[in-house]
Amino acid sequence: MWLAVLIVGFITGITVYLYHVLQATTYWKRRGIPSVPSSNIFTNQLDETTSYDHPICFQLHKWTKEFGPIYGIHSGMMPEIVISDPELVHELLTKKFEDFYGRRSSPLLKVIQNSKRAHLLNARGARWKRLRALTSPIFTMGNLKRLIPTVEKCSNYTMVFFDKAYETGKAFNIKPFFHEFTMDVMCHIALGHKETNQFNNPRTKLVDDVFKYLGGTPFEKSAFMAPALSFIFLPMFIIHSVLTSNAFSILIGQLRKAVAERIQERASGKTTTSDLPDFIDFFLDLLDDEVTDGAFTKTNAKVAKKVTEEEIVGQCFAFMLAGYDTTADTLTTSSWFLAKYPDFQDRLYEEIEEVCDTPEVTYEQLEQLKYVDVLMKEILRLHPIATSAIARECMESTTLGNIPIEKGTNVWIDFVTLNKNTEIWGDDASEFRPERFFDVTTEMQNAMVNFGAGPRICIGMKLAYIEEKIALGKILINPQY
Ligand code: HEM
Repeated sequence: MWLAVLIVGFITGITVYLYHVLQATTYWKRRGIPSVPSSNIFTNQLDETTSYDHPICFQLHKWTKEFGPIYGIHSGMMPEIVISDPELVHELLTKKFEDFYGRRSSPLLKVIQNSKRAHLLNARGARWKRLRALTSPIFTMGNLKRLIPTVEKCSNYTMVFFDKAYETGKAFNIKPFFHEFTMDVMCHIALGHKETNQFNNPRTKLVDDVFKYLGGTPFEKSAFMAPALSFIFLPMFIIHSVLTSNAFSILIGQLRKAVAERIQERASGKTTTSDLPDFIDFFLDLLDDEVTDGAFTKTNAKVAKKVTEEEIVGQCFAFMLAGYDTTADTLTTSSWFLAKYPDFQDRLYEEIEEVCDTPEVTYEQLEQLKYVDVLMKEILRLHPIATSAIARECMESTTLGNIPIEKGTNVWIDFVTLNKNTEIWGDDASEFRPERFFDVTTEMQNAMVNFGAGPRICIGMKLAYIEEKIALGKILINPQY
């Protein structure tokens, strides 16, 4: 009897699952929207959207060329739509923020983002609004000014390693140097490290490993393939994380320890007033045991200026991930372009020589470095990064242009197509010409979303510019090279 019930239950379960898989896979077809065909109805385009080795931005561009400016894909059973039209992008990120305020995430992490450890990258609604409101003051002009000597100190150390590599007379890969630099900066300003330990900083590899781990675990992939079963995959994911002591749980453990130690130090009065406050200090001033968020009210909602210990850990985690590889990557690509375009490099050099005429660089001087500014914009235009950070989830059924978008649908922006649109950027859209940013049209302004746009725009953008200007400035004015 029980065996019969089990068999019937099993067959029913499989039939229901297969029905849903077929429904999901034909989702776009049934809506008359072109979609990328798939050879596997269970995974569909999941391998492409979760690949660590092949950035999704190039794949989206390839698909756009084949399927047109608006098309659907399926990450497992999740329907996702891809857009590259500037008007739609503006609608998505800014005009209809209230319908698209959630960052796209795996069905598994969606469960975590409602947990105590939600952070700025994955939080949504009222919690995101509170965390954002608490974090924004860290990046005010006054605070950024205070960070400049630290960034300069870290970049001076990087120069020592550059010198050593240069003296060997052999070609070397510049990327690890920038990785060490940006990680050093984050460790100083977020976690309060006093000493620099570039090329001996275990966090650099650890955070790299977190990137490789997240998104690609079998549990996350399974959750994409059967979102309704995420509640089963989540405990498996957590147990696996703890048992295998992978990079993710190690990093969280380290950050938790750092925050707890700081709380103790403060309680015992060990911190001195001469210590430069870091991000942990900043959040600890707002520490509370419990914080309850109300509903996500749209505008003018007051937020509680409070944060829990676990949220501080989450915030540090978000900064480690978001503030490291992004800036290092941009610095690496900038260096490659400077080597390829010596005339532009000369202009940059002249500007730096003229403006930075004091032993220590100031915020005001950095503001005047317009050529580094346009260089960074052009690099991100030609080589966009953080494509998945900008993708959104539809939180309330709505439209984009005249296309109905149902609640739960993810929306990707195809950066490469948007950034090479000749109607916006001109006939030379595929060429390196940073000077185009000296004369920005409204269309260009609306299409420049490499740091995101609207209320969720990258919170570390100004810091990234500071790091880039200081690091490139140091390299260029070094008479050795
Ligand atoms: C070249 C460097 C960088 C690039 C290209 C970049 C790009 C981005 C993008 C595209 C987003 C998503 C924006 C959106 O959803 O509209 C984002 C968000 C974010 N970035 Fe950056 N980023 C960079 C550097 C940094 C740095 C240095 C930090 C930290 C110090 C940082 C912290 C964050 C955080 C916390 C978010 C989430 C903001 C939120 O959801 O409210 N980023 N970034």
